[in-house]
Amino acid sequence: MKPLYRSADIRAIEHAAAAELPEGELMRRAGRAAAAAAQRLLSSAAPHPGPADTFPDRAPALQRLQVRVLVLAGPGNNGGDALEAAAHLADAGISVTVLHSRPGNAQSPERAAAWRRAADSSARFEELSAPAVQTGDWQLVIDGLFGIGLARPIGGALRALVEAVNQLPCPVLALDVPSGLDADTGAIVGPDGIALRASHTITFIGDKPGLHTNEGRDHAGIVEVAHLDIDPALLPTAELQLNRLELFARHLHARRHSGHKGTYGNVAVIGGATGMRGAPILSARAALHAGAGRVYVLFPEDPLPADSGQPELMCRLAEGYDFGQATLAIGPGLGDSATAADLLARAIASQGPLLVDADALNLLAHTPALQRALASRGATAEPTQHALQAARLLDASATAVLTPHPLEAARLLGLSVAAVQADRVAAARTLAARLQAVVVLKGSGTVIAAPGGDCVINPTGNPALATAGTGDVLSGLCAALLAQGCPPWPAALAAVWLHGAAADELAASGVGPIGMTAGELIPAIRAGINRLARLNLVR
Ligand SMILES: NC(=O)C1=CN([C@@H]2O[C@H](COP(=O)(O)OP(=O)(O)OC[C@H]3O[C@@H](n4cnc5c(N)ncnc54)[C@H](OP(=O)(O)O)[C@@H]3O)[C@@H](O)[C@H]2O)[C@@H](O)CC1
Ligand SMILES: Nc1ncnc2c1ncn2[C@@H]1O[C@H](COP(=O)(O)OP(=O)(O)O)[C@@H](O)[C@H]1O
Ligand SMILES: [K+]
Repeated sequence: MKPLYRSADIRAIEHAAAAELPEGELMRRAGRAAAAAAQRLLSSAAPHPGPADTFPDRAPALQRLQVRVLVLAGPGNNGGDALEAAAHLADAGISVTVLHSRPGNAQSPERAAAWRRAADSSARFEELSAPAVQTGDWQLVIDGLFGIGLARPIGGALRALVEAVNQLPCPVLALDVPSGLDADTGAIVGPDGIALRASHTITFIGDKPGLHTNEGRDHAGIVEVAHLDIDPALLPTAELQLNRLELFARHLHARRHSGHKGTYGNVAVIGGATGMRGAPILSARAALHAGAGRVYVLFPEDPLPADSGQPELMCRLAEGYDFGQATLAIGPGLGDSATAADLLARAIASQGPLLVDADALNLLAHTPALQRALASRGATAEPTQHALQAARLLDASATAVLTPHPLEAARLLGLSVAAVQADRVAAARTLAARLQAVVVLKGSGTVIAAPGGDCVINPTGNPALATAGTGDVLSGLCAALLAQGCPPWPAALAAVWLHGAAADELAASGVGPIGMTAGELIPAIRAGINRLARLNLVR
């Protein structure tokens, strides 16, 4: 389980835990964990040894360098964590400079104690200011300005300070949350706010959704959770978690020797209006490489005779095709013609597994009758609770999978893109409940929501995916998993995870993050699925 907790949950857990502990114990634990993380970072970072062409193995040992750490301590308890960490690092012989914000009258007793500990150490204290950041040659900055208590956008002199930190070349370790980021949503607290860009975040008590979606990944960097030895009994069941193999792998299947093409299902991708023929082709190629037995491309008009690059695909006119014969992925390049709308109505009325993407989502957005039809299709599917995963699997294939990007989600919800992005989890959950479908809200930290309220944030993927056609590949991949018998919820989780993991593999091997193409993703997805099979991670 990789649960994600909203700030209100964290505060409740913290409150219950603190009641059983000596005053300030949690902050002391947070400070110790932060100092240990800082020391790990300092010893793993290749210290800047001299000229740019000096190789790291010729670098002098860390102990012989003058290690200088800058600690930013804000007015609240996040600042208290920073002061605890500063005291530990100073006690370890590290040169520590604390830029300290004077607390208000309501300083907590634990913060006051942390301040005294830091003041009694060898740490130097200065006022928080941008010039103080710029004058030092820091090996590490620790951000303890604001955590989950940030109540308004960072402005004024603090804004300049954050801008100055964001210019520094050294690692930046954020405590709990990068200052300026909303821990619940991953949005920068605004209007006109700014957030500190950390290379690493050590987050306390439990992991937080905002570190993994929207602006979160760019600002939090690598996230480590310090549980602070909280009694697990105090942790509520999380309705939000990070995506991972255990949530879906047992629904993917290894091949049987006795299998034949009929065993692995038919996928029909419906789309490809004139000028948009490539979209369903990409989707269909992805379905084929993700293991579907037979793959069709159904055009609303003027069908291509074949895909010369992938002659295995069967290209047809959608009109005459029996929609009951296949898992349908409708939308890539479908257009907004009357024919397209009719095809969507037929697809929703069909009985088999259904994925709705791209232009079909836009048609859905301005056709309330189709929304009602989709919702009643999904309402016939009873969610079942699965004890092992504590996640509801939607076993009934009647539940459709919808794969909107933020603009498509905004159209469906009648909101602006900014409003969707301001709370991606809420947007995905609202859509899933309204349309009784599994909703995949795409983008950095894709959010997958089920009609019953379960919600997952996906940690794989990178900006290599920010290129036309990768969404088509995702829909084809997901349709192929549905066609092979995977229920909608694990199919959506698996597709998003595999799609992101393939992009991560390609980026690691230099085929990205700049210039990767959607087509290149397809063989990498196939390799990823086969790797799971080889490692016996699927049955
Ligand atoms: N309690 C515990 O046991 C534990 C707590 N833990 C730690 O506590 C953190 C939460 O602490 P917190 O609640 O004190 O909030 P925090 O994030 O420090 O900010 C509040 C302060 O900032 C101020 N302020 C807000 N916005 C501002 C702005 N834009 N510009 C300027 N000022 C602004 C606000 O002032 P006010 O709004 O009252 O005027 C107030 O002074 C949590 O993230 C974790 O790190 C861990 O140690 C685990 C144990
Ligand atoms: N910066 C990013 N980080 C991670 N994933 C991304 C990023 N940008 C795009 N993606 C992913 O790439 C895909 C893009 O889909 P979409 O916007 O529908 O593109 P298209 O319609 O051109 O195929 C989605 O799966 C989305 O989550
Ligand atoms: K912080």
